[in-house]
Amino acid sequence: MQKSLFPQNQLQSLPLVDAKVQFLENWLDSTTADDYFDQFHQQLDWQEGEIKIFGKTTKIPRLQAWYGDEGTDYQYSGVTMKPLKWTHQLLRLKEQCEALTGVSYNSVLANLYRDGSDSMGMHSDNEPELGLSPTIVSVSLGETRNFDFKHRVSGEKYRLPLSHGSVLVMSGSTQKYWLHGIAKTKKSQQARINLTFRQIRSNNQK
Ligand SMILES: O=C(O)CCC(=O)C(=O)O
Ligand SMILES: [Fe+2]
Repeated sequence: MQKSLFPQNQLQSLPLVDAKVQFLENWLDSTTADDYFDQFHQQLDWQEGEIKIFGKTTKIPRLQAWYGDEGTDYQYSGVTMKPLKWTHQLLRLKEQCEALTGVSYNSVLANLYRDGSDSMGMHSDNEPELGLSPTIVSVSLGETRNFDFKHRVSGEKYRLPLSHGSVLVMSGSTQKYWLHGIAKTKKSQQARINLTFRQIRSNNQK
């Protein structure tokens, strides 16, 4: 049989200028993805986070949990998140991400979108503790939601549906030139979990 030009077991590059974005749709088989979804849904310490905008505190439209090595505190829209200790399954998934990308991670931000009315506004993961060109691995579980990119200068847009068991890797200058986010939708009623593995630099590495 002829070998496919686009093998479905390898990361594929997306056609975004000024960026390095790679994607693999069925990275986790459906049983593994189902198990991860159930475990994370039940076991992670989901919190209704708050952000401060112009001194005013508002609830964010999703639940979040932050896990990582000691010292990987994360500043996010005026709020400092202290990492919880890795669970067994989060560590296993982290190792799978490290094997896939050849990069190591010391923390993960978990997001739970309870239904289509939960969302994440357009942003870049450009906090100083991530360094200048971070590699961020994003694993999606549960309901498919659209991931939107928007170029900061040209305004160019790109939309990618992130399905159960898929993985997206952003690296190079992606965070410098592109915003990304998850819009609200009336189409999704089911929950989605997203895990973004990151490498946080401690103060003495900055
Ligand atoms: O839910 C997603 O796919 C996006 C998550 C994200 O952008 C973030 O955690 O910074
Ligand atoms: Fe992000």
